[in-house]
Amino acid sequence: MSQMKHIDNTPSTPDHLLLPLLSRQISIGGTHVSAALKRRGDGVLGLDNFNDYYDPYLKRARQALLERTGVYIVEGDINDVALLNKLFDIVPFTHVMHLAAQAGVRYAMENPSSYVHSNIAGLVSLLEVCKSSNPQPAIVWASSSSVYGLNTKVPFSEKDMTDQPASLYAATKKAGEEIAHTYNHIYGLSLTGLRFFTVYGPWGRPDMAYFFFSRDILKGKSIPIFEASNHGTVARDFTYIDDIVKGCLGALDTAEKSTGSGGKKKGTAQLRVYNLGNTSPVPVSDLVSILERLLKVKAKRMIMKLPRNGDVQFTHANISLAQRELGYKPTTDLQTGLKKFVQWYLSYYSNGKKSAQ
Ligand SMILES: NC(=O)c1ccc[n+]([C@@H]2O[C@H](COP(=O)([O-])OP(=O)(O)OC[C@H]3O[C@@H](n4cnc5c(N)ncnc54)[C@H](O)[C@@H]3O)[C@@H](O)[C@H]2O)c1
Ligand SMILES: O=C(O)[C@H]1O[C@H](OP(=O)(O)OP(=O)(O)OC[C@H]2O[C@@H](n3ccc(=O)[nH]c3=O)[C@H](O)[C@@H]2O)[C@H](O)[C@@H](O)[C@H]1O
Repeated sequence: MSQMKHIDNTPSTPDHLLLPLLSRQISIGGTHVSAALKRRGDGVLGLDNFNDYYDPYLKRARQALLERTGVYIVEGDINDVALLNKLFDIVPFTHVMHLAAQAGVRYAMENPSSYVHSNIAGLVSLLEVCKSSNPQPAIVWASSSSVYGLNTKVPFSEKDMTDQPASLYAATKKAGEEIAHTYNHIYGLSLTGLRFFTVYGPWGRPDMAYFFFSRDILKGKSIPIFEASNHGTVARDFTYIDDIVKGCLGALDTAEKSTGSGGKKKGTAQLRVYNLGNTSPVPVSDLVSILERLLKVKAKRMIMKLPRNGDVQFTHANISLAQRELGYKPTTDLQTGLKKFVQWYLSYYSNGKKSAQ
C-alpha cells in the first residue's frame, strides 16, 4: 500500500456541492457509478486514497475523467475519521455508495493486512461516521460473490451458506456483511450490500485476469490458465460494468424509497444483500478464446492445476431477488462486453499512457 496522503484541510468545496441538490451522494471508489450519478443530475463527491495496489496512472486518469464531468474526488482514506467527519459536516450526504476496498483474491496471501485495513477497519470507520451524521445516509456497499466460497451448489442465492470463505479477501467481505448487520441492528442504519460477480470492462482493474491476459497475449507472453484438479470447468459469471452500474443505481434508489433521506427509528431501516451477476458462467478458456479473436493474436496458453490460492472453481448468480426488487436486468454478454473493453484498452494504451502493471 502506498503512503496515504492525508489532506490536512478540506479542499475548497466546488460550488456545485453547495447548491440545493436533488440528492447528495458520497461515492467511495467507483468511477463508473459516480459518472452515472452525475449524468442523471445527482450531486456527487468522490473519495479515494489512490493507493498503489495497481497502476496509479490508471487511477489518476480515471480521476481526470471524472473531474471533467464535474465530480470532485477528495484524496483520503476511509480510516481517516476526522476527514470523513469534516466532509459530512460540509455536505449533508443522503446516500453513501461505498465501493472502496482492497480487492483481489490472490493478493491477500501477499498482503493480508491491507484487507483488514480497508475492508474491515475502514468499513467500521465509515459506518461510525454515518451513524452519527444527520441525516443518516442510506449506505450501499460492495460485497462480493467470493462470500459463497467453497459452496458448490450453483446458482448461488442470497440465502445460501456463506460460511466457508476460500480467501482472506472473501473472509473480509463476509465480515463486512456481519458488521453491516450490527450497525443496522443497533443504530438503524439503512444498508444494502451488493455481491458483484467478476466485473469487467473499460477502465477496469489491471490485476484481473481479463485485463492482464489481454496485455500478455499482445506481448506474446504465456498466460497461466487454471484447471481444476477434478477436471471440472473453471468458470466465472463475468458481469459487464454497465450492468453493475445499473444495479448500483437501482440499489441507491430503492434505499431512498424505503428509508427516505432522514434517519430511521431503530429497527426499521433496511438491511439487504443482493447478487449482481450475469447468470451465464463462461469457462476461463472461452474468455481467452474471445480475447484471441478480438486482439487478433493467438494466446500462448499455459494450463496449470488450480492452485490453492483463494480462487474458487465456479461462480453463477441467481439474480431473481435483484431483478424483483432493484429492477436489475443485465444485458451484456461476454463477447459484447469484451469487445468494448478491448477497444478501450487499445485506445488507452496506444495514446502514450503508461503500460499496465
Ligand atoms: N471488480 C470485481 O470483479 C469485483 C467483484 C466483486 C466485488 N468487488 C468489489 O467492488 C468494489 C469495487 O471494485 P473495483 O474492482 O472497482 O476495485 P478497485 O480497486 O478498482 O476500486 C477500489 C478503489 O478504492 C480505493 N481504496 C481502497 N482502499 C481504500 C481506502 N482504505 N480508503 C479510500 N479508498 C480506498 C482504491 O484506491 C480504488 O480506487 C470493491 O469493494 C471490490 O471488493 C469487485
Ligand atoms: O466476484 C468476485 O467476488 C471476485 O471477482 C474477481 O475475482 P476473480 O473472479 O477471481 O477474478 P480474476 O482474478 O479476474 O480471475 C478470473 C478467472 O481467471 C482465472 N485465472 C486467474 C488468474 C490466472 O493467472 N489464471 C487464471 O486462470 C481465475 O481462476 C478465475 O477463474 C475480483 O478480482 C475479486 O476482487 C472479487 O471481487
